[in-house]
Amino acid sequence: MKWIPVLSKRIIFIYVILIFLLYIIYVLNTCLVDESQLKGKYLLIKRHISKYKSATVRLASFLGIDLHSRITYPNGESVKKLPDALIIGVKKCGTRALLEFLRIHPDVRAAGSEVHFFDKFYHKGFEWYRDKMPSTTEGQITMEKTPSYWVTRSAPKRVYAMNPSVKLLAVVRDPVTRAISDYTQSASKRPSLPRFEDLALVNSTVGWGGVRWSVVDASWGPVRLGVYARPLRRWLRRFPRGRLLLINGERLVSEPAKEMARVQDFLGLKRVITEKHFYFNSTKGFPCLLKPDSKSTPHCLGKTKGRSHPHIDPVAIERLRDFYRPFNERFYQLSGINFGWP
Ligand SMILES: Nc1ncnc2c1ncn2[C@@H]1O[C@H](COP(=O)(O)OS(=O)(=O)O)[C@@H](OP(=O)(O)O)[C@H]1O
Repeated sequence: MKWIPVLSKRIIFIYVILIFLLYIIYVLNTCLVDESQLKGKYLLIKRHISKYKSATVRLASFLGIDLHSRITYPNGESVKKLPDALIIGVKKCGTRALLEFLRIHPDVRAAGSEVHFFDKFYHKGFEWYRDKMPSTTEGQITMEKTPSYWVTRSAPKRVYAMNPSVKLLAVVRDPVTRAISDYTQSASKRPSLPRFEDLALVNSTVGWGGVRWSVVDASWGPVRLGVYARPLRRWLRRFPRGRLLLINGERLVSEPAKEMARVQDFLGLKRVITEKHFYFNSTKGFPCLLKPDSKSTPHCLGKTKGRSHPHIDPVAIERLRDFYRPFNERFYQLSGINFGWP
């Protein structure tokens, strides 16, 4: 809708919304004529109001009007605004690395910790959420990362209600490595946790000789989360494909500068984060950050990122690979990207 001038868009928007509002008032009015039926009409009224809300959001999105994050900056001051971009997932795929890399950019300001607004604290309202954001000056974008949004069923609808033009980012990696990483995190908190193999695979006895076959336990969280196709379909029901950037978690480790160039382009940022911001720390086995123009020392992500993983039985790995293969294929089709996971 770029061909419609901004002012006309706003006039169309206000005009249509007013007509719809008058229609709702008319419906409410007819309901109120007969008071004896008022109780029965309550649901109808509720339905109309919710239709009005969603029509407002859809129309704004169609016209490219941002309802929530339109902010005026008084005399160059900084203000808090709702996020322009969200890192929505996926857990244990490199979401912290992505956020920390992005924070080098002078035009990015991000909430430090995970806010969990769209999954846990939605009832607190958008003002509560806005208050959790850092202040930005004009031209800076506000970001937040909470990986559980990826799998929260209501999140796409809620994010859309906040801002239909929001930019979404999700990091994905080989689901088998992701599952092991997820398990390693849980085992670091609960050393008594059974072996990965015993949780990821269930043994079923088959045939005369009582041969034991291991079947993947698809209901176990760390396994289930690697089926990326399902949540992707849910997000794509609300948002156009171009509004979601899928970041290759493996490449974020092997070629961080290249992957960050894609991210900056997607966010409409100048390519400030480049090769010179990274060095490979061989002790950690991951890229760490350098701030070339400042005196700050190079730094890696904390100890909870880049843990060493336990040795996993290759048979279990093979079973998991077989299990994920069709889901990965579906994910490649839906996303239009072949990640080439083994
Ligand atoms: N630069 C850099 N440094 C350290 N770690 C890195 C980096 N890039 C990606 N990774 C991988 O990120 C994995 C953790 O993913 P997340 O940050 O998404 O985890 S979380 O969901 O927020 O808990 C983490 O998983 P583990 O290796 O299991 O710790 C890393 O493999």
